[in-house]
Formats: sequence, C-alpha cells, structure tokens
Amino acid sequence: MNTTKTHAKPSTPRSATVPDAGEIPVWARTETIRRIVTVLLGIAAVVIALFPVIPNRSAQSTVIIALVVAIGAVGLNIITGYTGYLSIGHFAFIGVGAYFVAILAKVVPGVPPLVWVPVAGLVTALLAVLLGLVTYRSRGPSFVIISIALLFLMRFVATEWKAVTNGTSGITMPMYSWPREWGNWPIHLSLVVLLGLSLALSWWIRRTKFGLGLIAIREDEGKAGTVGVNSPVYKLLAFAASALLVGMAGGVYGYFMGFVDPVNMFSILLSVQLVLAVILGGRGTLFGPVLGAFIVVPLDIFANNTGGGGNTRLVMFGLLLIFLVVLLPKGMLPSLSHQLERIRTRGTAGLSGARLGAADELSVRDRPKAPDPSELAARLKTAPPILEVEGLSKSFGGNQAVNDCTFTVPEGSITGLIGPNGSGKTTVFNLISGTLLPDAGTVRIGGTDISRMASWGRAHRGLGRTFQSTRLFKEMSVLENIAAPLGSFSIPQMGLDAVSGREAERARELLDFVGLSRYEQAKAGSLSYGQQKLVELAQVLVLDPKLILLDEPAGGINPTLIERMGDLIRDLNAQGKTFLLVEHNMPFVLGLCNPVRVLAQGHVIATGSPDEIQKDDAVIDAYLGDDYLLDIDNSATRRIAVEGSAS
Ligand SMILES: Nc1ncnc2c1ncn2[C@@H]1O[C@H](COP(=O)(O)OP(=O)(O)OP(=O)(O)O)[C@@H](O)[C@H]1O
Repeated sequence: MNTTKTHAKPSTPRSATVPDAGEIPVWARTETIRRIVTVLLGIAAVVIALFPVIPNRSAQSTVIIALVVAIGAVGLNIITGYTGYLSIGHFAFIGVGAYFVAILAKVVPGVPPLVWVPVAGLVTALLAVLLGLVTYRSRGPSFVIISIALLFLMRFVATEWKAVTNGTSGITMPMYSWPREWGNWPIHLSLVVLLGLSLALSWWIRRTKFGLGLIAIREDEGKAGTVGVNSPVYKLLAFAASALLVGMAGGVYGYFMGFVDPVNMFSILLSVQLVLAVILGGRGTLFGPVLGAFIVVPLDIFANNTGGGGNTRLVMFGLLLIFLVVLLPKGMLPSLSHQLERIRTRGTAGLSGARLGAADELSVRDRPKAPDPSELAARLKTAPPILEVEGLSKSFGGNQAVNDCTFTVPEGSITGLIGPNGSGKTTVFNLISGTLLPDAGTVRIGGTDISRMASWGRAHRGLGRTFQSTRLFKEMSVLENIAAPLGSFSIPQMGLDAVSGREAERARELLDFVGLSRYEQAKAGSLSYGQQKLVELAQVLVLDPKLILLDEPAGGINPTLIERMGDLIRDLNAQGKTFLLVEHNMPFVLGLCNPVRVLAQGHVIATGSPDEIQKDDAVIDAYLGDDYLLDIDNSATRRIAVEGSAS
C-alpha cells in the first residue's frame, strides 16, 4: 500500500502555537530539568551506595529495609504500573525468596547463603508464572483478591509445612560469613546492585515492544488483543519479570534479618508498603517506586519506634492513602511533571482548539482514480469472498443479539452493514474480530475458519477493526498508539525498540496520511473525538490488514471530517483494501458502499447494491421507514426543479 506523501503537509494551525523558548523560565526548560534530574540521581546513587559509612546501625537498617521495599516496588511497578494489575500481596515474593535461601542454607551448610540468591530469584519467577496461569482470566478486583490470597496461602504453607519450614518457629539463618568489621556492607551492596538491576530491567521493558504491549494491556486489554498483542504471554512474562529480582531481594532480606518466620516474611503491612511506595512515587514511572520506598519506610519505622507501634502505623498508612487519593492521585513524579508541563505551555492554546486544517490543505494529491461504477459492480460480482459469515448466533442471557446471520464480503469491496439500533451489528463485529466467541456458526477469512481463534491471532491473519466509540490507548502518545499493533508474535520481537526504525517511519507516514503529523507526541487522550477516529484508522492500517472493519467511522464527527474519512476509505479501497463498514449515516453509506447488507434482529434481511437496498420493502419496513422514501422523493423533486430552472 502506498500511503507515502499522498497529502499536502498541513500548515501549523493558528491556535496551536508553540511557546517561544524565551518565554519559559530557565529552570522549567526541558534541558535544565534533565540536568537537575541527572545531578540529583547521581547524588542519590552515591549516598545510597555509600550509606554504611555512617556508623549508626539503626539508620543502616532503615536504608537496607528501604532498599528491599524499593526493589519490591520497582518489581510491583512492572505488573501494576505498566500492566495495570494491582498485586497487593506482592511481598509474598520477598517471603518466598527469603524462605528459599533459608531452607538451602539449612540443607547445605557451609555454603554462604548469598550464593543461593540468584536461584531464589528464578524460583520466585517460576512461582509468579504459575500465579499468572491461575489468574489467566481474572482482572480488576478479582485479581487483587487473588494476589492477597497468594500472600496468605504462602504464609499458610510456611506455617504448616513444618518438616521443611519449621512451622511458626521459623528458621534461624547462619551468622554472616564475612569478617565482623565489614558489618552490613555486603548486604547493603548486594541490595544496591539488585536495585540497579531492577531499575535497568524496568527501563529496558518500558522502551521495548514488550513494555508498549504491557501499557496497551493496562489501557485496554480487549483492544490490545485486536491490534495483535498476545496478552496471556505478555502478562505471564510481566509476572515473571516483576518477581525475579524481588525474590532475590527477599533472599538477601532474610539473611539480613537472621531469622525467617511466616508472620514477618509474609506480612500484609509490608506488602501494603510496596503498594504505597508505587502509588506515592508514581505508577508506571521508572524512579517513582524508589522515591516512594525511601519516604514510606522511614515514616513506617518512625511511627513504629516513636508512636504506638502497629496501630500508629495503620493510622499513618490510612492517612497517607487518603492524602494520595485526594491530592496526588497520579503520584509525586507524574504530578511534578504535570506541573512543569503547565508552566511550559502556559498561555498557549490546547489541542482542543487546534484546527485540523483547511479543506484545500486536506485534499489528497495523486489520488488513485476511482473505478467506474459499472466496472466496479462487474468486478465485485466475480470477486471471491474475503470474509464469510455463516449461521452466526450469539445470545446474552435471553437476548438473541445475533441470530443465524449469514453474509459475505467480496474481496476489494467496501461492504456496508446497516440496520436499526440494537439489530446486532456491533455484536457481529465483535464475533468477527474475536472480542466475543459465537454460540454457533463460523467466520472464515480467506477460506480459513477463525471462529475460535483469539483476537490477536485474527489480527495476525490480516483483520483490523475500529470501534464505535474510539478505543485508543489514551496515556500513550499518538505515535506510540500507531506503533503498538503487532503483526505477529515472537519472543525476540518483544525485545525490539518500542518505536524506532522502519516501523516508526511507517507510523509517521500513516499519521501524515490522516493529516495529524503535528500531534505525534501528544497524548492520544488529548485529541478531539474526530481526530481520535482518524488516529484509530491509522493504527489499524499499520498492520496492512487485508480486511478492515469500521464501526461507525462517521459517528460523532464534523462534516469536514466525515468527508475526509470517506476520501481516505475510497483511497485505501482503490489501493486494494477491503472494508466492512457499520454506519447509520445513510448518505455516507450509500455514497460509499457496494454491496450493502441489512441486519434486523440479528439476521440479514436484505443484501444488494445501494439502489436495490433503498427500494427493498423489507428494509423500508424494518429500518429506513416511509419517511425515508418521502425524503428521496422530495430531494429528487427539488433536483428536477433546480435543474429545470437552470435550463
Ligand atoms: N455485552 C452485552 N451484554 C448483554 N447484551 C448485549 C451485549 N452486547 C450487546 N448486547 C445486546 O445485543 C443487542 C445488539 O446490540 P448491538 O450493540 O450489537 O447492536 P447494534 O446494531 O450495534 O446497535 P447500535 O446501532 O445502536 O450500535 C442489543 O439488544 C444489546 O443490548
């Protein structure tokens, strides 16, 4: 498909002016902030790494526990911040790592316990994969409950499997295997290294296709499937990655504590600290969880030592949670960056005020010549079907939404699917794209039965779709949205850069094609509804699908954009794309589609060219109504009158 340079580059709209660099205070400029952050990070890294030079043992312990919680929070951030699954019982992985090292230290005496730390990480990651398999279908609150259940299950196993864990009496770790004067240095440095590795892993994930897939799952898991993201595998690997270094930190933590027992190693309060650290610092950010950990842990220890112990901690956690929900719902780092953004863009018009461009700017250059209608009709008559829907049925409880629905979409056509509200059009789309599975019937693409295939498998086979209400990944940039779809699945592919090389180039071409190049770095959620519809079209096109399902492409957008959407669809069709289109805007459908299928009560009641459909009694009766005939007659009469007066 050739989408390169088919559009004139739109000029910058008057209202979307970018502020002059001179108007932004020096301290708020991106380069200054970048420098300040680098210096602060450098200082923090040196202070944390060299902290044991301070002889105060209690301060050393606080930093060690903060490091453990920071590693736990960075791990938790992968599954909660990036993937959107809130794992409240994540401290269970610290406990498992600690127990694993303690048991091996007991079984294999003479080997320094820190040697077992990497193995503890691998075992914990394996456990996380098992948890991921168990929770395959759970989302939202049910996943939260399962994650808490894991913590209590682990505590139960540690208590009851006495032969291995010593029950409630716990396991005493051997003494430190290094000279006394080294103090906590080896523990401290091991944790610093593990925190560095955790941050490196988290950074790497965020900049790869793997990370972009996880964010897509967080934003809209159903939609992620339709753009080819194999969410079960992505989630399993995210679980494993989120537990690997946490388990290792647990091994070091257990050795530092000198004693592992079910209550302390599977503590719900410590688990809550991990969650608080992530939320306080900023979900989905790289350094937020570390910042959060270094605030929450000293506060917790302070409350424990100076206040009334457990109760004071509970009150403090409760108050902190309320403070976060009310004042900093996005956490410290995102709120800070939001404030800076406001300062940088003060006095400028937002995207909502930006005009898309005048009609002449939007016109398509070198537009492929539209085929002659009679030639097209003849071609479509002999075209093989790219999509075959046969006997498709789906009910929701007693509501038969789709009932023995059968139709085909000829290759190379723009086929319309119309019908009254609630006639089952969107449900048919969901059944074709795999968002829903049918009760009966088959869906074939290019002759292959895909009725039971997962939605990402269908996307890999060349099926793309848009949604009635746009479903972009709103927290991603526009460019990331277009680069997020995946045309295939492989493990090495997950490690590729999220947006780079040929793919980024192609995403930019498509943005240019829909005329929204200037918004490539804007968050998708900040675009207008109509602009989001165009971005969603570009997102579908990036996989170069054979068949594109468009659900109400003209719904809720202004007349200029409707015209533009029609032009884009015609251009793409002329370049070989096949469309199946649901739409209520009759002039739009009848001017664009041929053939048209009409659905009523989940069943196809008529099929034919736009002319045939408009005259079909069943269609007039079930959908168009007698008023529609009147409208046609009136417009025909008006046309005759106008033509008559002109002649
Ligand atoms: N997830 C669901 N659960 C229960 N009922 C549903 C579900 N999805 C659709 N329905 C029902 O199925 C029927 C068909 O709905 P559908 O959205 O497919 O119709 P439609 O033709 O796309 O309507 P519209 O033109 O208004 O978008 C409706 O009665 C609707 O209430």
